[in-house]
Amino acid sequence: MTGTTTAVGIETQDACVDFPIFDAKSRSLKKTVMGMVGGTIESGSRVPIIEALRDINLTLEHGARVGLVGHNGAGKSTLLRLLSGIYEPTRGTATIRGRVAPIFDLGVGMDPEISGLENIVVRGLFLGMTRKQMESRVDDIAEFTELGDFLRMPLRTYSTGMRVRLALGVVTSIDPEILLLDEGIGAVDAAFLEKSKRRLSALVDRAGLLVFASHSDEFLRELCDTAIWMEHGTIREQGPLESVLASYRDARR
Ligand SMILES: Nc1ncnc2c1ncn2[C@@H]1O[C@H](COP(=O)(O)OP(=O)(O)OP(=O)(O)O)[C@@H](O)[C@H]1O
Repeated sequence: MTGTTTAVGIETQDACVDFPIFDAKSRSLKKTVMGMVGGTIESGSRVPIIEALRDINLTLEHGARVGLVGHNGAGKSTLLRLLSGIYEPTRGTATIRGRVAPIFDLGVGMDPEISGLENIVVRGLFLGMTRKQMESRVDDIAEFTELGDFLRMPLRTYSTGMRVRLALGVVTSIDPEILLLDEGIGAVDAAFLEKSKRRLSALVDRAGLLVFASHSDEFLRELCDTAIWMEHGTIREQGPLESVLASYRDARR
């Protein structure tokens, strides 16, 4: 659904996401197993099922700036995929109103055989922009990346850091209604990261709704004002960013 007549927003009711694992050795898993990390593994049935999300009830309105925190495997990435419509809930419902820009993997949608300049346009199309919009932004993005003549070379000739620069340039130039961000901006040098943060903040200001999964308090404080703490596939706490961060850090001490 797109949000031309209704306000941007996301609502889930008792939403669950299960992953049945057909090739797992289930004999030794007699009952529900819960480790320190990961979701819950339910092995009562013939095929073990990872319960990645359970009974998620969320209402996110226009203007929400939500950080997602939680241990490895808590369900943050799965929740972002549910909120973007990539995953359908196994049970329950998820209603998404608005144009979603899911930014989970900076490299997705890039073609190694075409140039950096061409990739700028192609990646923008993937993120819901029009060719015209992207063509009018190419110069600004090119300047931001500082890649110079390399922009005319095929992407396969780029280092990892150069690819991240290009991807960040594109991603921070779009106008999303719903921005879903998974952290993963490691490979660039510190000075470029500083420069990216400013563009990232401006991007978030333009977005109608932001959900941002991150293990970095610093990044969360920069972009979010509320937070959701995920634990073993459920919402443990939701509220103002600082109080959720404090509860989460306390529990991990
Ligand atoms: N495609 C998949 N197939 C099977 N299990 C999956 C799949 N994706 C995620 N899971 C499982 O779902 C649970 C939640 O994973 P998810 O990636 O959402 O966690 P996360 O909170 O994003 O973790 P991290 O901080 O480590 O990135 C984990 O137990 C994981 O093993």
